Amino acid sequence: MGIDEDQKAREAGTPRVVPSGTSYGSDGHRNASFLERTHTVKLQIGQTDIGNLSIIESIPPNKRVVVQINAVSAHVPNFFSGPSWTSKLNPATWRKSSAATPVDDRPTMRQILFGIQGRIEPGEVLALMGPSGSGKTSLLSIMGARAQKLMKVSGSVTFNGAPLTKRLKRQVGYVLQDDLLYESLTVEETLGYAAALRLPREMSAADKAKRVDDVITALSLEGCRKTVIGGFFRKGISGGERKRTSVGHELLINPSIMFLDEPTSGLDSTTAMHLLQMLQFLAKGGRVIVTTIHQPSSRIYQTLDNLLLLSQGHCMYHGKAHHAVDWFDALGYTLPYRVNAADFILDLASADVSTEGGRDGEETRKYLVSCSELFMAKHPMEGFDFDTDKEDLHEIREKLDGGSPDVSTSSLDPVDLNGGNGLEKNGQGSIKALHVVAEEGGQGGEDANSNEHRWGASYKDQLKILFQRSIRTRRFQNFSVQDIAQLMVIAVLSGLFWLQKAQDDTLLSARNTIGLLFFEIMFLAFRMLFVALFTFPEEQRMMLKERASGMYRLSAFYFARLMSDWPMDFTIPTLFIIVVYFMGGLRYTAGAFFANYFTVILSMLVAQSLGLLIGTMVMNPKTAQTYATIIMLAMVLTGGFFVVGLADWIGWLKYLSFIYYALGMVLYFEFQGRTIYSCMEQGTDTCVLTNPSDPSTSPECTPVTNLQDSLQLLQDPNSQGEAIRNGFILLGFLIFFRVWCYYALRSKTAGL
Ligand SMILES: Nc1ncnc2c1ncn2[C@@H]1O[C@H](COP(=O)(O)OP(=O)(O)OP(=O)(O)O)[C@@H](O)[C@H]1O
Repeated sequence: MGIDEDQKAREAGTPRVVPSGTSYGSDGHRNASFLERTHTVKLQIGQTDIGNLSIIESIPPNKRVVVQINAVSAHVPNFFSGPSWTSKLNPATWRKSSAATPVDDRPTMRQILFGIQGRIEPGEVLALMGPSGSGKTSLLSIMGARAQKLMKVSGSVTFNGAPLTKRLKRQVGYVLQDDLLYESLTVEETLGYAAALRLPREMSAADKAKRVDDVITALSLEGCRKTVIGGFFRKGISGGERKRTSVGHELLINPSIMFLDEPTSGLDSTTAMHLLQMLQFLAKGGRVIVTTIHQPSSRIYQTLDNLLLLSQGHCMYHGKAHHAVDWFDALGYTLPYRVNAADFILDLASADVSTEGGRDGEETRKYLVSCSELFMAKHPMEGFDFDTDKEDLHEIREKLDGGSPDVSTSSLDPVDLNGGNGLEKNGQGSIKALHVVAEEGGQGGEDANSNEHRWGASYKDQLKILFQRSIRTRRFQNFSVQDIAQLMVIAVLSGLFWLQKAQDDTLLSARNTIGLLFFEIMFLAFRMLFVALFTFPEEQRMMLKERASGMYRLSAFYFARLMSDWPMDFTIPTLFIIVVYFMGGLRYTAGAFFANYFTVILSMLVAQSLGLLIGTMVMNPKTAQTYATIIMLAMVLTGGFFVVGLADWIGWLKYLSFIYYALGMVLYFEFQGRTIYSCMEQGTDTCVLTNPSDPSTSPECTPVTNLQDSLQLLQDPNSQGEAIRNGFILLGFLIFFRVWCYYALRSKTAGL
């Protein structure tokens, strides 16, 4: 490249391409005297370093897909669209309230996408660009049929002319912005489990392993294949490796369509460049690739094929990426010298570019959106191509400003140009219509033969794989030394506090024993409930992502998750129960011990189910914690230890407390058939035993005739009938909470 060419490239906002053998001095000028001493600089632009990617097969012609976006608009609820009283919390309405006008005139829905359209052919990469909040992620999620339920969408996205069916959705790769991966799994395990679940069941295990190897090699992940993904507390692979693992996760199924949300965020420009080159190469294999991209470097910008530039939900440009500068230039907005083209068009979209003595930034933005919408009206699906469409630009300018780019367009409202749809104010009726359009569009639909090999792995294999993975994912959590130490310290401390106190057959000792039994149940229940509460929302996000890719049945995930809890959740509590039981001196018979053990474990499982249920229904961990604390405290307080003699109007709450039933059971196992002695001296109920092993020989002690009354218990510790009833009710609680939890999960993933 000569100096003239270099100058041109700079004007076009592109980086300098320095051919091999050419060197530049620090002042940027060719300097022959440095030829021998300096290294040769070579930047790869538009040239894909495919490396090992050639291992990944191309998409056969019959599986190639054309994606079409047909006038997609979207609305989301406003923050203040809750119950009417919440509008009082809105500072914007305070003045009105003081003026005794309690009407909140804010629209309940806000439009975030305005009639976006376009078409992407196999072999193309479409980049969705735009400033923050312009609607890139929303548009991508609508294209991938992953839009949030509360988003009301109209228009449609078609795949080879048909809506996205569940079956096709399983052939779509979707890489989320925040790389949802299990932190405790290694790269190899992550891809291995995904392959086992996603690849067709007809494929042999060896072939699946080979596919994993291929993907690892293709994405240059060999160096970290045995490294854990890591997270906030445990350092693992780097950001770039994490991103590549996420791409690999999708690449395993060799998808015909890939959607990627901000794949370059957090990456340095070189790594980001390689990732984009990789996507380019994958597209060339017959795929459609749609990626959002926030702030591309000039090198990355050069690699993009097609660009859809969004500005506040409107399309500002759609067409060849390398023609975008020409488009804006022809409309009167020339790329300034030494400015990166990507920065410039983002500035235009952000209303940051004004013309001297003409339009301000916002007027410029509206003007350009209007130009784009006029172009789209004429070419509904095709993007702009300078070579064939440049004449249209004159027409557009004629129409909008009579050929002068400096005529103010402040009166132009792009929303009006788009036709509007009545939702700007409060169009509940229209929202309903949008729902129907979205459903008719088939994004949640299912094709007739969908059950035939709908899932990669068989149900039995899904259970097995998910069970193994679930155990692996928590290998650092559940058996951590800290966790065991914490439980053992508490067990030994409580053992010391109640040291052999339960051995004496006196009323005082019985009171202490009730305290010990209550503590044993309550501590483990609290612990299990809060562990379940905090771990599940994390799993749920992962499950939503994986279910959206059609990796497994919900029931397989659910049962595998529950089964995988058992070995880990029983071991440490078992140690706890053993220590507390024998240090506290509870009844030394095998029957009493195992009855106590199973009752405590059962109550612990009920608490865990309650935690899972709250965690499922309330995704926000802080809110879930608040609910869980209130519910657990209500159960503990009505459980029969702290408060007795509750008034009837509130006393019935004890029947909802699983602790009430569990305590009733362990008291029965501890005291049934035992004679407890009371002191005859007035004003005290304690005895001084002359012979502790046989209280009956102490003359001042007498057997208690009614233990329930003496100990002020809510249930009779000698009633076998009550104990059996309690056991059934606890089991009922367990089943009820687990079934409810399953249906809560199902409703969360409905339509996926
Ligand atoms: N569920 C939602 N509830 C309310 N507003 C929403 C919701 N989803 C998206 N929005 C709004 O829609 C607009 C577009 O959001 P979106 O995340 O699509 O933007 P983006 O271009 O991807 O931004 P970024 O680059 O910052 O990720 C934003 O104003 C956002 O606040």
